[in-house]
Amino acid sequence: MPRFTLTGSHTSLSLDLFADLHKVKALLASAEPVSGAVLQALEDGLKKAGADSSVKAVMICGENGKFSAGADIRGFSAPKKRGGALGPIVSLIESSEKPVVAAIEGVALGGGLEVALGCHYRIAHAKARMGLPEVTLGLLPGAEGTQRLPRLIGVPAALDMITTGKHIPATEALKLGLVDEIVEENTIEAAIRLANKVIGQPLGPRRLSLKPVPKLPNMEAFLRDAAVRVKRQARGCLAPELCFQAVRAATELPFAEGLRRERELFQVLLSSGQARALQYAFFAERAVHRWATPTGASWSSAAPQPVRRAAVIGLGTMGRGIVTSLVKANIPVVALEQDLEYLNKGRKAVMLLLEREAMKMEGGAQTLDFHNPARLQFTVDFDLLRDVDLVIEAVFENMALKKEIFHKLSKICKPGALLCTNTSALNIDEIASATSRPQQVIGTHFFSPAHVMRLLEIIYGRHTSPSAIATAMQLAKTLKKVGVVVGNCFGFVGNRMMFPYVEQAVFLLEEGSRPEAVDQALEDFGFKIGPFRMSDLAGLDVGWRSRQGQGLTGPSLPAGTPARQRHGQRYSPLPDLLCEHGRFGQKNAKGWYQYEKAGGRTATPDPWLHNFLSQYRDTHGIKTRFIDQEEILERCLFSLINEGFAVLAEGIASGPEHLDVIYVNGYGWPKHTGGPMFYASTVGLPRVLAKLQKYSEAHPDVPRLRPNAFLKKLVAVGNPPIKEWMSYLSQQSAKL
Ligand SMILES: CCCCCCCCCCCCC[C@H](O)CC(=O)SCCNC(=O)CCNC(=O)[C@H](O)C(C)(C)COP(=O)(O)OP(=O)(O)OC[C@H]1O[C@@H](n2cnc3c(N)ncnc32)[C@H](O)[C@@H]1OP(=O)(O)O
Ligand SMILES: NC(=O)c1ccc[n+]([C@@H]2O[C@H](COP(=O)([O-])OP(=O)(O)OC[C@H]3O[C@@H](n4cnc5c(N)ncnc54)[C@H](O)[C@@H]3O)[C@@H](O)[C@H]2O)c1
Repeated sequence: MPRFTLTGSHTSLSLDLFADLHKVKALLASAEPVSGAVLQALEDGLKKAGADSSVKAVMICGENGKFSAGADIRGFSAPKKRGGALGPIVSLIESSEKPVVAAIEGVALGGGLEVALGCHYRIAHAKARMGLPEVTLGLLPGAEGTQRLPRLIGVPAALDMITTGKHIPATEALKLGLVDEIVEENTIEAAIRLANKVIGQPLGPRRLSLKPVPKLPNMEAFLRDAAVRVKRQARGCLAPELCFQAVRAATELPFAEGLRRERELFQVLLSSGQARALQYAFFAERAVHRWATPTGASWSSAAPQPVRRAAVIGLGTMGRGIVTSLVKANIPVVALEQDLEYLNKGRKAVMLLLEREAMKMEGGAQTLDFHNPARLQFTVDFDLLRDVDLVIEAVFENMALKKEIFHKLSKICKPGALLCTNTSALNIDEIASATSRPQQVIGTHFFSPAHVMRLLEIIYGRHTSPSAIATAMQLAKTLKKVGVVVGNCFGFVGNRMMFPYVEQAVFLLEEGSRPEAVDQALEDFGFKIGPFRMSDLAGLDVGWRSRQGQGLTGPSLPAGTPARQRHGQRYSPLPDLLCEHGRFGQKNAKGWYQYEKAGGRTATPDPWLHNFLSQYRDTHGIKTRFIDQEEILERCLFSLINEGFAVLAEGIASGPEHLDVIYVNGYGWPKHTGGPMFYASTVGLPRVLAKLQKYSEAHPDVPRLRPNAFLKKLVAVGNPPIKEWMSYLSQQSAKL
C-alpha cells in the first residue's frame, strides 16, 4: 500500500491510496493550519485519484482528530508565507467526477469548512465544531464559502454564521443541513461507508455551486433589516458589513460572479488595518497564556494546583457573578455572606443568574446542577471553608475589612488553599500581610458582570508563589476566561490606565463639553459604552467612596483645600458634587444622565445637569469653549495610552499585548483597533507624543498628560514596531 507524506511549514498531509477500497484518504490538516504545501498535496491527490480508474470515491479527513483550523492566520500579514489560493482547490474538489466525502472531526473552521463545502457529502463526529470565523480576523470566508454556504443552509443561517463567526456544534450543523450525518463513533469509517454507498449516484445535485440560493418570501425586506442589524452590531468594524455584502451577492448574482465579488471584498479587507489589528488581537490573546514575572517565574516551569472545591465570600454585584461562573465550570462552591439577610438576598440573586444560564444552555449537551448542596452551598459560617482549595473574597472595597477576612482565612483554610481577592485596586501585599501564607495570596480581578466578562486580571504580590499564579491562570481557563498576569500597583493595569481616561472626560466637561458629546465621540470610536454612561451604570457612589477613602473628598479633606486642586494638581470635584446632590447613576435614575426609573437603562440628556455645569463653570470662572471630537478622542485615549507606557516601563506588565488583551476583554475597547497600545502603534508614536506634548503644555497642572519617558525613548529610537518595544526597555529602567 503506497503512502506519501508531504510536509509543509505548518502542516503535514499524507495521502494513502487504497485502491482496493476505492478511496483516496487525504489527511487535510493536523492541529496546524492549512499551508501552501497542503494545498499542493491536496491538488496532486485529487488529480491522482481522478486519473486512477481503480479509485471510485475520495474521502478527506484531518489528522489527530481535527479536520482543519483553516488558513494559516500568520500568512495574511506575511505575503511570503501565503500558499496558493484555496478557492480553486475547493472548486476542483467539487468538480471531481468521483464522490468526495468530508469526515469532520474536532474542528472544521474557516478554509477548513470551505473545503468541506466543496465536498459532495459531509459527515461529522457528534463532538465536532464548525464555523467561518474569518470575520473575527477582519476578513471574510475567501475560499468560496460566502457563495456556497447560503446555497446549502439558506441565507438567514448562513448570514448569521458568516457575520458572527460563531462556532456551531455538530448537532446544530445537522439541523441546519450543513452536514448530512453525525456519528458518535469512528467518523472515518462512517465516511468510508458513506463513500462506498454513494458510488455511482449522480453528483450534480450535490454540487453546491449549481444549486440556487433558497428563496425567502421576503428576501429584500430580510436583507434590508439584516443590513441595519449587522451595521449596528459592527460598531465601526468593517468585516461584518463586507461579509454581509458578499452573502447578498450570492442572492443577486450567478455563482461565478458572486465569487468575483467575494474575491474583491476579501482583498479590501485583507489590506485594511482592521484585519491586521484583529489578527494581532488573536495572537495577543494566546501570547498572554505564556506568562512570566520579572523574578523568573513562568508558565513553563510553574505547576497549577487542582481546584476541586472553591468558596466565594460576599455575594454582592461581583460575588454572585463569580459563584455563577464557578458553578457553570462544574466547580463545587461554598458561598458565604456576612449575615442571614445578605445571604438570602445573595442566594436569590445567584439562583436567578443560574436559572438564566441554565435556560441558555437548554438543548445543549451540558446541564447545570445547582440545586444540589454538594455543588452549591450557602452559609454564614466560615468553618465551612476549612477544606476548600481556593477562596475568592469579594467583600466591600475596604482594606481593613479585607485584612480582617484574610486573617481569618489564614487561620481556617487548609494549608494549601489559595486565597484570592477580587479587589479593584488595593495593595495585594498589604492584604497578604494579614495572613501567615503570603505566598498563597493573589489578586483575581473579575469584571462586571463576572459570569459574562471574559477578562480575569491576575495580580501577583511580592510573595505570591509561581504555583499560585499557575493555579489562577488554570482557573481562568476552566472558567473560559482569558487570564492576564500583572504586577501589583494601585489599580493594577486596567483601572490604572482608566483613571487618566476618566479624568480627561470630566475635565472636558469642565471646559465646555457635555456627557453626551464625550460618550458619543468614544462610542463612535468603537467603545461599547462611553465613560459617563459607564459611570452611571457602575454607580457614581463607588468612585465617591474610593475618593473619600483616599482623602480626596469628604470629611477628611483638610479645610481650605482649593476646590479644583489636590496635592498641587488639577482635580475636578464634579463627580463628588453629583453624589452630594444624590445622583448615583442608573440605580436612582439620575447621574450624568436621567433615566426613566430607578434601575432604568435608557439614558437621556438631563437639562438639570447642563444647567448645573454652566453654574459650576461660572462659579469657578471657567471660560466655556467648543471642544471637537478630535480633542475628546486624543485627550481621553492618549492619556490612557501614556499610562500604558508607564505600566510597561515599571515592569507591571510584560508586554503591550497584555495591556491590549486587558482593554479589549475587560473595558470594551474596540477589538478592530487591536487595543490601546496596538492602536498607538498604528497612529504612530511620534504623533501620540506630539499631541501629549501639546495638551500637556496647555494643562501643565495635569501630570498624566506629560509624555512618559518610555514613549519618548521609543520615538527617539525611530518608532520601532510594537513587537520590538520591550527590547528598548533597559534593565535599569524596569522597576522589578
Ligand atoms: C488556505 C490557504 C492559505 C494561504 C492564504 C492565502 C490567502 C488568500 C486566499 C484566501 C483564502 C481564504 C481562506 C479562509 O477563508 C480564511 C481562513 O481560513 S482564516 C482562518 C480561520 N480559522 C480560524 O479563525 C481558527 C482560529 N483558531 C482557533 O479558533 C483555535 O485556535 C482552535 C482551532 C479552535 C483551537 O483552539 P485551542 O485548542 O484553544 O488552541 P489555541 O487557540 O491556543 O491554538 C493553538 C495554537 O495554534 C495556533 N493556531 C490556531 N489556529 C491557527 C490558524 N488558523 N493559523 C495560525 N495559527 C493558528 C494558535 O495561534 C496557537 O498557537 P500560539 O499562538 O499559542 O503559538
Ligand atoms: N462592582 C464592580 O463593578 C467591581 C468590579 C471589579 C471588582 N470589584 C471589587 O469587588 C469587590 C466587591 O464589590 P461589589 O461591587 O460586589 O460590592 P457589593 O457591595 O455589591 O458586595 C459586597 C458584598 O460583600 C458582603 N460582605 C461585606 N462584609 C462581609 C463579610 N465580613 N463577610 C461576608 N460578606 C461580606 C456584603 O454583604 C455584600 O453583599 C470589591 O473589592 C470591589 O472593588 C467590583
